[in-house]
Amino acid sequence: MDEEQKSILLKTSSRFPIPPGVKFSYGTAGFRADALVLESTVYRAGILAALRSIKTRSVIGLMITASHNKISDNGVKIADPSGGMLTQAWEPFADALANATDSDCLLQLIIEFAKEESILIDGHCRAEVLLGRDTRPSGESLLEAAKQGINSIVGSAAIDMGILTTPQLHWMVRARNKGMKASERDYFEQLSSSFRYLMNLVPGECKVKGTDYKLVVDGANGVGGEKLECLMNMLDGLVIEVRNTGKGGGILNEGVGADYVQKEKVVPQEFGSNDIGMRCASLDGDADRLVYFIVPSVSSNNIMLVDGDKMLSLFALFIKEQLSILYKGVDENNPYQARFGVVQTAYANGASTDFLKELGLEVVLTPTGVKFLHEKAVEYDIGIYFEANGHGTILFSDSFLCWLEKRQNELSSMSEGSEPQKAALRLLAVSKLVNQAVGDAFSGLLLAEAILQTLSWSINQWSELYQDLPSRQLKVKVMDRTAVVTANAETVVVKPPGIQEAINAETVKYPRGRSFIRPSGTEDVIRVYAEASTQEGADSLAHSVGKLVEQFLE
Ligand SMILES: CC(=O)N[C@H]1[C@@H](OP(=O)(O)O)O[C@H](CO)[C@@H](O)[C@@H]1O
Ligand SMILES: [Mg+2]
Repeated sequence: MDEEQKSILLKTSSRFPIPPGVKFSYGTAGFRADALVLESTVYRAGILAALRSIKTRSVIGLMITASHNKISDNGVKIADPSGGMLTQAWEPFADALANATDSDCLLQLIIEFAKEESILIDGHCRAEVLLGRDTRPSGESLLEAAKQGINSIVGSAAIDMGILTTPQLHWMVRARNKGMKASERDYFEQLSSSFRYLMNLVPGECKVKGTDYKLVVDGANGVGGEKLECLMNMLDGLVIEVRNTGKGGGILNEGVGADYVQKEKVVPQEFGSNDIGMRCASLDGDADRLVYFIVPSVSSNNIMLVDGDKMLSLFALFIKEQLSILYKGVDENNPYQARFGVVQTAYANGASTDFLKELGLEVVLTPTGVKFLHEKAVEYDIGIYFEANGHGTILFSDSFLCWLEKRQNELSSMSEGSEPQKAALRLLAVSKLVNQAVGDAFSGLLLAEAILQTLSWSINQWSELYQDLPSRQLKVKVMDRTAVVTANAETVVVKPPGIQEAINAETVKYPRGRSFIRPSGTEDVIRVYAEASTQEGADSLAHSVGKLVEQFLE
């Protein structure tokens, strides 16, 4: 690193001193905190993104969002060349950068890390970082901080893509690195054209009519609402009404959005008695999560939730069906046996896991956080992962898609319009509709809609795939959440000693009882999850386990 580069880094970093007394950690989904303390972190994340771009010789993404968290929070996360999350191998460097006490420490860290990783910072390597942000008011100044971080590595270009959903930015990074067209328009084109393709394959007698035709979407007063309005103008065969677009004065994520609806299981704002029985859906603040719901009656505020597990179940059922139709037409001597797997976390409702296993599917659990689920799902030819909160996607391997293209061509020359050919076309369309970079509420929504029409199902039929076990989630504030250490995909606590035995002793008191605790990666709390055969049981188990957390961690 030459003297000029060093002096640029020293000069720009001195404008972004770290706030006293805050420790930053690149958690489940990047850095998140109150927006007021984030400038230095975002500036430093900009430096990291530029270095990552030089290292990988690829375009990198930097997204400013705090997703479903409150409007005064914000956050930053990095998208790797594949469009997926930043490699976990660089997270310790991210943490060290964010917490470096002054400009000299920061410079030293960068010099050492660049040496270790053989990153040549000489002004000749061109780094390119795409920037996006959600609708939070703090986003604008934080984006400036990110730009300054990127530009402080000589030869780097920061390209502001404007206000975007998180999955849009990840999609663009992936598309750019694959040499494909990567504008917002291209994103909308790909989603709407593959949706049209799937809808054209809906059997004529299945088209859903009447009230079922319309979908009402809660946009969480965030970026998803306004983007969905753009997308829906390009769709045929689906009527969407978007509420909580943020234009009507509602506050981001306050009493609205996928996280609220899934965790509280109540009707979001702007929804009520006029919507009874309608097919409704909720996006989160950056539109990477989606849940469906029904308002069952006027008498209570409760909803009937169709969560990420049920979305996963619908998708798995559909894909399994298409694969079996497809294989009927395959030459027995030369079948491509696609490895099909499903990935969940411990938060998945026990009834969903039973359902998927009964379907004969391979189900694996990983720790919470899509980076873990994604990493597992890529091991399959078709890997579906979803968190119960509605964040997930379906990944297709290149080799399977290549075989499928070939097979589709053979089938079309043999018997155009046959059921196996249609199954191949459907699977190909799904692989284009579903964001291959990260979970995307828009992909999920369009796929769910197309499948419901293909099967001629109402949301009630979907919801009845299986009966959720009653569950309850709680948060417990503790002095030090890192005191809780878990194992086996977070299903067992290994520290503090004795607490797991105490949780077990509580759990056995409840029929179908299951409970676990883990430190949140995005909030300063311990999360408690419990399920049981009755809601009272789940509530009481969660409550008792919450008490144990207080006792063991005080
Ligand atoms: C129980 C729960 O919903 N946890 C969420 C939440 O993580 P925590 O580490 O639990 O705070 O935010 C993550 C990022 O959005 C998401 O991946 C995860 O599923
Ligand atoms: Mg989100």
